[in-house]
Amino acid sequence: MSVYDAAFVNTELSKPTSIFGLKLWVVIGIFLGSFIVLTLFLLSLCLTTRRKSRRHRHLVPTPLVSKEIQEIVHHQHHPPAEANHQHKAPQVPEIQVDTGKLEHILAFSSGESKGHTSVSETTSFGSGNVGPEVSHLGWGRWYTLRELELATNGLCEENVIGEGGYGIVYHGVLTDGTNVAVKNLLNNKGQAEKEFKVEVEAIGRVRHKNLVRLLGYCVEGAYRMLVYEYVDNGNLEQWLHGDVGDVSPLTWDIRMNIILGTARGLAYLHECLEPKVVHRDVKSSNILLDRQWNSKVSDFGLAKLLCSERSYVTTRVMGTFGYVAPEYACTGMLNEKSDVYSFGILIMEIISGRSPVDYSRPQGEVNLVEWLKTLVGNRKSEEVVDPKLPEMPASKALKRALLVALKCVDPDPTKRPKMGHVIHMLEADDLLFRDERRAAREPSDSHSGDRQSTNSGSKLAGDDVHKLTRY
Ligand SMILES: Nc1ncnc2c1ncn2[C@@H]1O[C@H](COP(=O)(O)OP(=O)(O)OP(=O)(O)O)[C@@H](O)[C@H]1O
Repeated sequence: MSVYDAAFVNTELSKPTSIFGLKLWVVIGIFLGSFIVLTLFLLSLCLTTRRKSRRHRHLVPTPLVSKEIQEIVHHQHHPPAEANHQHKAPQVPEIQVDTGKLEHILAFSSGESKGHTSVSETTSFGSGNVGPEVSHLGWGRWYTLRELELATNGLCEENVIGEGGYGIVYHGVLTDGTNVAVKNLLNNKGQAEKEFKVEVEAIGRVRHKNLVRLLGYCVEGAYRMLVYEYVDNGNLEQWLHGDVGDVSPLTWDIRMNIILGTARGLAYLHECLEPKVVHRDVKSSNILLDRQWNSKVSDFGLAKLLCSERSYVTTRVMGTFGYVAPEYACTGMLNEKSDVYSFGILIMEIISGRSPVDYSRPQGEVNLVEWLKTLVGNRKSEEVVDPKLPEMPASKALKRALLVALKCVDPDPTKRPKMGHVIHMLEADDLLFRDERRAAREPSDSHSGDRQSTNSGSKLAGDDVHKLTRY
């Protein structure tokens, strides 16, 4: 542009306009300024609206089933719990829920037409959990609360198998179909998480076919749960004292197998572990049975786990009444010989079908040990046998079992046999035959009147039993 052109533009811009006589460049400036301001205003308006709408979206409540949750429900039919005269496990649908975020509330159909099962009321337990879903331990698994809720239908009442001093036990089915017993522990106040884990892991490493296997545990907030293998044929107490009709399905051989299995489990705890484990609560309800009548000792290690000195013992007064060794009851002194005493009571209970203490009996018969000693001392061993037994045992076998039982309840703990020795005595037919042969060589004496003495083997066993009944 030449000098003349510039002078021309300058002159034109400086001319007054009809708008309040303002010069043209001023008018143009006002227009441009207004346009910029308007643009900025519209821009900010747009941004504010967007932010508001985004904030608004956050206030919408989380839908019951978030789209981030992929739900897979298998309508799997588990066979109904087979005849367990005490407990019928309900059908538990297998539910596998793949969640995006833990804080989502889950709601799902149970798969069965009626049951609308919601775990929403229980998911709050797990909502704070940001840890790993599953941790694989050396020996088992660390389960999340939600996993166990899913397995037990939200810890539902229908899944309750029973309740003991330690807490409520639920039947559960894990997503892989494994049947489990979930023990929701009470009395866990003061049990630090670390301490709990150490103790549980010690129990979890114990493996024996006659001990109920601990599969894992759950620690979340105040919750402490133990997950056990599910033993599907009830407990010995139910079979001995429950309503089984006039003839018990527990034959003599089955009973002896239960005794022997229990002895093996206890011997393992006492003699094969370092440090050894004293059960402290050997009794028939802690002997679980499978379909082949194999026995599995449950609850071992729990007394220690739950700080028995402070909580468990004070509420339950050392073990269970009727099974507790006298020295333990009197002094609180505890070692594996206290378990041996309880085991002796258990043998008597299995042979006789009687509870250790039965107040419905006439005086003098209330206490199982006293009653049994009196009968055996009076040469009436056969009268101690459970009337529900389908067949009387051989006299020799009966006396052997009674002999072992009486040795186990010796008031002097040092004279009680170790569990390993108990196994030998129970298994050793040979030992008795040897003794019988020796007895046959010696002249018959005062016990010829014994009703059992028609059996040549009964004399020596009878002598031993008699000797043991002097207490
Ligand atoms: N692993 C398991 N499999 C199947 N049933 C079990 C299992 N563990 C426990 N039960 C059952 O759960 C119920 C309660 O068991 P728990 O051991 O808590 O109490 P208890 O033995 O009856 O009493 P206590 O607490 O005084 O020992 C019992 O009927 C028992 O048979």
